[in-house]
Amino acid sequence: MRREQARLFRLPFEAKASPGLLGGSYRWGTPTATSPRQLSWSEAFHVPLAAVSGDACDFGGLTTLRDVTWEVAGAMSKLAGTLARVLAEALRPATAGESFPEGCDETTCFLLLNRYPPCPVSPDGGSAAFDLVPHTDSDFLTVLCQDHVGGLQLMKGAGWVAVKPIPGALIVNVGDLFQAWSNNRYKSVEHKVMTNATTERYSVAYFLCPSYDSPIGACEEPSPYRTFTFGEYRRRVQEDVKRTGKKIGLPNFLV
Ligand SMILES: O=C(O)CCC(=O)C(=O)O
Ligand SMILES: [Fe+2]
Repeated sequence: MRREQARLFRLPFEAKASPGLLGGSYRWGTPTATSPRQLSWSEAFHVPLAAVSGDACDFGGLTTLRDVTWEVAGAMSKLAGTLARVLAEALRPATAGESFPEGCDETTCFLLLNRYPPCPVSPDGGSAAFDLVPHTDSDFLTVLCQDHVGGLQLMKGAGWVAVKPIPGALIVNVGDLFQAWSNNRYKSVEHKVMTNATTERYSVAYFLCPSYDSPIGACEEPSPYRTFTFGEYRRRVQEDVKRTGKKIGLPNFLV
């Protein structure tokens, strides 16, 4: 996957940014940034799963990329679904046999292909302005595959902890929706990516998301959060980021 991803990102900028390639899903930096603190030194393809399987999707002539992406997406999707069900059943045994999370399928989940170019301006965290901005994921669960370079950090207690790359290991993050559904028992972990002065880094992330009209609800009542739909959540996050430069997330939905 890493080799295929490297080939994809080596395409000329015009090709990557063309509306046809991978459904026109190319982004660089932070399109929504309103201050330098929110800039990130990265480029990515934000690919809806349905696009990967669709015949209409243009892979820029990279035929092996299509097959590899399809295989990775399928495996990550299966893993995310299984883990989500196991985690849900641990809190609410009645979830067994139900489809959980409801409203998630290949039209709602997506794959993010990330590349972090070397960033000479920021050796060893000299200027934090170029990290992938600290955030929590707005989904149920994220399955992440990072390469050997490292740079991912997560908030543990009061400080950042580096997630060392282990060959063949995947990282699974609980997202905001699972935190809400679990009444805060599962925590959506804040994370960021440090830049590297000399080495480029690649990662692939699979986001388990429901449809926009799916109500999120809770494993049991009373819940600290009111019921909201995923669409409402996404809209609110986007509005907050645009208005204040920051994602507020779940606290907006406290009862
Ligand atoms: O590249 C990584 O390791 C993390 C990416 C990430 O956090 C994200 O895309 O939400
Ligand atoms: Fe993330």
